[in-house]
Amino acid sequence: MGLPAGFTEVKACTGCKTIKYCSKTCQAKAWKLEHKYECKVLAVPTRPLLPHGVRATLKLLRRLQAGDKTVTELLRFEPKFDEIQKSDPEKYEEYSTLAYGAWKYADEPDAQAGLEAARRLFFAINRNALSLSTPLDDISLGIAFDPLVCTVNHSCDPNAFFIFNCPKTMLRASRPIAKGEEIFIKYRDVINPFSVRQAELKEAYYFDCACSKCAKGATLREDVFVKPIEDLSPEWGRRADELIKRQAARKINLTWFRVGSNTSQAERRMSALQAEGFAPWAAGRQIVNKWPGSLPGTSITDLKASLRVCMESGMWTITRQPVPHLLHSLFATYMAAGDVERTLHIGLKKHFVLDPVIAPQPFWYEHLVDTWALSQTATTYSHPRNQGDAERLLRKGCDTRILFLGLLMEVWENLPKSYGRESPLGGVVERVWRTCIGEMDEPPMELKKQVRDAWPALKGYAERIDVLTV
Ligand SMILES: C[S@@+](CC[C@H](N)C(=O)[O-])C[C@H]1O[C@@H](n2cnc3c(N)ncnc32)[C@H](O)[C@@H]1O
Repeated sequence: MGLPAGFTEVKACTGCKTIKYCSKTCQAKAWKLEHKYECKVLAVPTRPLLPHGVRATLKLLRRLQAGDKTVTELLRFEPKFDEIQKSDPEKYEEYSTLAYGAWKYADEPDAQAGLEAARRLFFAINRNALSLSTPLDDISLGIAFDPLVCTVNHSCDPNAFFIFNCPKTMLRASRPIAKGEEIFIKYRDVINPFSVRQAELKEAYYFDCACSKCAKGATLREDVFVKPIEDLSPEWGRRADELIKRQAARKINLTWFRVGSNTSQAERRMSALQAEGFAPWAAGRQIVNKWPGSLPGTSITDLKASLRVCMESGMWTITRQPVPHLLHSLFATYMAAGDVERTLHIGLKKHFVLDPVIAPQPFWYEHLVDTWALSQTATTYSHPRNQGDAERLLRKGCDTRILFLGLLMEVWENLPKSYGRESPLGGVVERVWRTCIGEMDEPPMELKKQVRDAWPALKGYAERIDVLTV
């Protein structure tokens, strides 16, 4: 059976059985240039996978040695040795050792691709490269160290976004950008509270974010609770006090999730609740040193337990982190488990209630992928086997047929401003569009009207979903 339109079959190298290529030509080119050096390292089955930065440095050193001018361009990125040594001496030592390892694995090239270049590249990669991950479940695919994209600075209120259209990287505007205006993308989640945004950027990129949003400190929607923190109910106050004791016993570093200055009793209680809410997120990102001892998990039980802390304490709105993160994880986890009805309900809540507030542009890449995933969930109900379930949902006000068609239209219309119709995702969407809608690129007027008329009822249905009982 072939792959869906837009996808390319890849074959693993028979030596290391790890690195995959789209064609014999690419494989032969890579072998000569760089793969013969890493292949023997990767082929040792007992050796853990090389960190992305080591592999990238090894490959770039070999290209540099072969006189590749684009690598010389990458050497202009500042390695900031002093800054890293000062702020994190342990990391500085670790990076120096790994850079040395990459140089050794690259067969100790000399002169311009020597050890100094290995150090410069390794440090610059770790300070500047962007993470590539799958959009829905955030599985790490690797890193991109692209001279154009990696020159773009971060803002927590970005005007552009970065897209990985395997194997191409590209930038897309998320709003009109005036001539001469600086382009900003986001390196990390920008709807986290101020302290989390600052800590995450500092840890990954070594800077204190000074963007226009961070200049306003912890005063925006991202940091506001439903009511003043002093009004936390006595019951949740008691639970927070227990958490404070438990977190102290486990020596958990709460700096990232601190509310205010963490000095008053109300602030300390909210910091403890916030840390508990963020626990699955922290575990997913392996912020291990923030959670020494037993790491919290990312199972459905853990996600729901954290969601309960936020929602039942009555302090979190659905749009304040970590709730959006927990709902996104539940959506992806239910989908991976094949639990269609729960995926549909969490997805509906996200699409109609959450996303319009946190990602107002329907073409924003994360929003678009989730919309597509929800449309695929909705279309499951068109299968004759699921007719009974579809009718039951319809009686409750959820028309899965029109939901699927409306979401498909939304993805189709927004693709050009995002991944593009010619992208791998575009190819998959186009196949479904042609099957369901036909050869025209515009949705028929009649269908548009049907969707417009049905949407308020679907929104109402989504508003009534209680995410804790899904
Ligand atoms: C991917 S690079 C961006 C390109 C960088 N400005 C340069 O020309 O080398 C990431 C680095 O840029 C700086 N940077 C990016 N966004 C920033 C921001 N919002 N505030 C402060 N520094 C930022 C930090 O030094 C960070 O480590």
